[in-house]
Amino acid sequence: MRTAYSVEKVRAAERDLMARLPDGALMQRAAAGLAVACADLLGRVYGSRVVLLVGSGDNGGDALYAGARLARRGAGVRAVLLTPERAHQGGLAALRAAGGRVSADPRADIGRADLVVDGIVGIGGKGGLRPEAAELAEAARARTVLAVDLPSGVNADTGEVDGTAVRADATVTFGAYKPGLLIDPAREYVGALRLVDIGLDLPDEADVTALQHADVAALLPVPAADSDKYRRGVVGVVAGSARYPGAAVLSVSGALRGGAGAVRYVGPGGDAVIAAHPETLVHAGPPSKAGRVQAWVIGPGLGDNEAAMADVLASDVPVLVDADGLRYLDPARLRARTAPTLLTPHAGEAAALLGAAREEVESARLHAVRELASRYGATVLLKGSSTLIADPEGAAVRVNPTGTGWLATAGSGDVLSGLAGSLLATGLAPLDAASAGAYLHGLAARRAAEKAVPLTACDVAAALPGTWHSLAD
Ligand SMILES: NC(=O)C1=CN([C@@H]2O[C@H](COP(=O)(O)OP(=O)(O)OC[C@H]3O[C@@H](n4cnc5c(N)ncnc54)[C@H](OP(=O)(O)O)[C@@H]3O)[C@@H](O)[C@H]2O)[C@@H](O)CC1
Ligand SMILES: Nc1ncnc2c1ncn2[C@@H]1O[C@H](COP(=O)(O)OP(=O)(O)O)[C@@H](O)[C@H]1O
Ligand SMILES: [K+]
Repeated sequence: MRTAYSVEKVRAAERDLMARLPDGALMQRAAAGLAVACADLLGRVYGSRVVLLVGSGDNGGDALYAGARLARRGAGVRAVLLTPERAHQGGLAALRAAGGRVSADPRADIGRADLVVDGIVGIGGKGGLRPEAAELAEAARARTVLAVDLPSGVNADTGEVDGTAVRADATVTFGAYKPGLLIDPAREYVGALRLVDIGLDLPDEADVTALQHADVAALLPVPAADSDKYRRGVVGVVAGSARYPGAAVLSVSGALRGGAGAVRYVGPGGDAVIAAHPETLVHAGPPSKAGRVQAWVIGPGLGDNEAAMADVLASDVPVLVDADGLRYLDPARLRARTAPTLLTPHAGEAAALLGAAREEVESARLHAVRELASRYGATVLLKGSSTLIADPEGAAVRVNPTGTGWLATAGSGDVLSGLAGSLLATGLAPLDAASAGAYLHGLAARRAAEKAVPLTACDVAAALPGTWHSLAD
């Protein structure tokens, strides 16, 4: 599991460790890791041109000490000092002693640089970049940029970007991942992310986590030797309408590949579903009369069907609500349920649920997903380029590390709803079903995209069994 910690927790761990170490030891650890990453990016250090963008805090200090190490190995290093009188004195002295210099012509030096090291601001940043810092960030756009701790201008805690920020090709972060580095829009600015261990002792409870292969593999249900289809779990899918029959087929295609032993389809699209997936059990009446299920999925292509929503929410099993189903949600109704509810909105649907604008959700995804989970008393999976999952108890938010832009195709969300609902029916807790579902869905899309693009939602569904198998191996 990859874990990310808020600035407050990183600072606390830093204080504890600093109290036990000689002055400057942590910065030297950081600078050593940074210099190695610079050398990796440069390929050849000797004779290379490196420009350091240096703010007046310790982030600039890291850059200066790393620059000194590169200068000792024969790089031509120039430091652009944002506020010369406040630049890290020890770092500046080390750079000078190693043969590095302060830049007399920042624009020209940046224009010639093989590598720009962004030490403008790190976890001490407040608000958007100030104009002179923003200018440097712009000037470095066309160069190869390595960000120190985080790209200057992105919010380490939230992933929000207020105005101009440095766009890095790579980021070296110290001690712990910061939540913002994993979440869009900031993630777009991070490039290849590397963690340098500086010995921080962090608490067990992270703020954001990302499941990795092994975590997901451990969650995926495996039928026991004496399993039968009912014991594996039955998932009910209430989806599709005369206008959107395809949504029913796509949601069922995900559900059939999510580990449940059987899929019951309820709705007007039974013929289309059976034609595509003859293994489905179909029912045309109300959901409550369809037979026992261990979890419901409701909403994809549903249209106006408030009665079906009321029926499903009245059940005593976990319910995943997606798409059109999200239009009928009442927080009090969800809180009164005896079983958990999982909501899977995209940014537009999340905005409607919050009474906010879509742009507000997209620019502050972490805030939006936490707020939705707490307001609706449900687990919430917020779809998008960095899918986030929050639970109502306020546990660490999960960010999904898989996926590809090719997933932005009509119907791929319908596949995810069936898949995650099926995992719910197998008995996974909502947070796990949602995160394992998003992981498999994103990985399936990546694997399919390696073979052929553009992807369709059907391609994603078809890639799920091979993806599941690759994880379980
Ligand atoms: N954590 C660890 O364990 C370790 C941390 N280490 C390193 O220390 C870094 C933190 O250093 P830090 O605390 O000195 O703050 P830092 O990020 O340099 O920023 C403060 C400076 O930025 C300025 N500034 C603020 N906002 C701004 C804006 N919007 N636009 C422009 N400027 C802005 C602010 O200016 P002021 O407000 O004072 O005028 C001040 O000068 C951390 O990220 C890591 O690199 C490692 O060395 C060792 C282990
Ligand atoms: N830029 C992107 N990068 C990665 N994944 C994306 C991107 N855009 C959308 N997705 C994913 O594609 C799916 C789209 O779902 P959704 O918006 O519900 O579409 P639909 O309603 O057409 O099925 C979600 O899983 C979402 O996370
Ligand atoms: K930085």
